[in-house]
Amino acid sequence: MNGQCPPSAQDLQNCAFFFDVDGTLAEIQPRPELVFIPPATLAALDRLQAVGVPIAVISGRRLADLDRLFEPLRLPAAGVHGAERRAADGRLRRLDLDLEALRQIEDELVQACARHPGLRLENKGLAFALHFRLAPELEEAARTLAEDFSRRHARLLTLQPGKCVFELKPRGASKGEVIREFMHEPPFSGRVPVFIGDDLTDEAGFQTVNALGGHSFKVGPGETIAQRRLDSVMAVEKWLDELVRPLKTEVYP
Ligand SMILES: O=P(O)(O)OC[C@H]1O[C@H](O[C@H]2O[C@H](CO)[C@@H](O)[C@H](O)[C@H]2O)[C@H](O)[C@@H](O)[C@@H]1O
Repeated sequence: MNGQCPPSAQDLQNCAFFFDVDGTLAEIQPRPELVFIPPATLAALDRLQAVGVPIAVISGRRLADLDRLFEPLRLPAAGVHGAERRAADGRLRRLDLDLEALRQIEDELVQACARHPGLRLENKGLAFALHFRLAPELEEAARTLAEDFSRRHARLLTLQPGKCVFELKPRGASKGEVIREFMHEPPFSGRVPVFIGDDLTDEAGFQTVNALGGHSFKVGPGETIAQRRLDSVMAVEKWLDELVRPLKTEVYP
């Protein structure tokens, strides 16, 4: 890890934590359904919540997916890059989208992807991910398809490149925006936001917490506006463990 790593155990009670999932709390896997959150990470998140430190998950995945991954925890969360959000009081809100138009786009995408065996279409209802991790030779085909769809459906969708994926996410969905929304509500409001992420979609989140005077951490290599870096998912796990360890002893007996 580069640079000093806040917050200290003493500052912890003034912070609110926002976590990305894939590539941050969970190792990247060949397929989305193989992902899991390490038990030590789940335990650390549970501990943070138990002592009253607010946490939320900010992901490109759907809320339903996140609840399965974080079981038995059911956390405040934003899914599909901010297109849907569950507040700390359980209230749900989703971007107002033309669902019929999205269904037609889905049909069109299924047909287009069928022309590229090996290209995996993940249908998230409000967004679509074209995965080429298991067929790297299809990267250009995936890019061309995603660019074409984002151009033709620019009213609804925008292109979000990721790790071995091109996503078509709803226009207006932003991790930065949902972090800002959480920060206006209890129990997050009045605290210092901390956001940890690894990918291009997380840069909007870094921008928001930087603007709010918080702490931003980028996991792994690559250009970023985050203030600090953690080298890997394992480094995140270790950092979290070190963060919550004092909670078991002097600070929170
Ligand atoms: O915002 P995140 O929580 O990081 O989610 C981003 C996307 O993650 C998933 O795809 C990525 O992870 C997969 C599992 O490790 C990997 O196989 C894939 O290549 C990655 O792109 C997920 O499938 C997407 O829906 C998320 O948007």
